[in-house]
Amino acid sequence: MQSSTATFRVDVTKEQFVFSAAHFITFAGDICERIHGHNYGVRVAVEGPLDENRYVVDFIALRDAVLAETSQWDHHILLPTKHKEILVSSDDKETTARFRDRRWVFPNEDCILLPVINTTAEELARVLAEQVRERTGDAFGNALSWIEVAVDENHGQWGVCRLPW
Ligand SMILES: Nc1nc2c(c(=O)[nH]1)N=C([C@H](O)[C@H](O)COP(=O)(O)OP(=O)(O)OP(=O)(O)O)CN2
Repeated sequence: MQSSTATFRVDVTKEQFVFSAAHFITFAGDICERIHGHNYGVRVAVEGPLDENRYVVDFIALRDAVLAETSQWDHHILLPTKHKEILVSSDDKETTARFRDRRWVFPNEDCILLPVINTTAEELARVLAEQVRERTGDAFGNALSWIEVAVDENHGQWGVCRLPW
């Protein structure tokens, strides 16, 4: 019998969740960072009732869903597609990002284009949360309350996004 006051959550964070990626953001209106990289860390949590196994969800299934997403970003440049001034365009070989009079050109296969305004840790957390929710939706069903993903840019600087399940 499940207590009506108890809530349950699983948290998963693994060494393998680290992915290395390059990015640059704008801040304070018109400052655009130089391209640089981070060894990003990821943590994921989901809350919901216990199932017949007394699991919220299987750790392993959640872990593998996160890894399937983060491994696609490893060793890539993360570019925003919704920024007003970082303009990203691709031809059949190359992707070009422009900010005012600056221009960066990358092979297409090195780029991950993300539907974000700025590639901050918060925005990366949101995209990962959406992707993991989508990837696990069939397996986990619809009884969960929320999913939360946290992305660490630099040893303890976390951006966190919680989405309703
Ligand atoms: N809330 C947020 N604040 C900041 C973010 C963010 O995503 N969310 N991002 C940045 C920049 O990307 C910045 O590059 C952070 O990188 P970091 O290496 O931590 O910055 P430092 O120059 O201080 O790091 P060093 O230790 O000197 O390498 C800023 N804020």
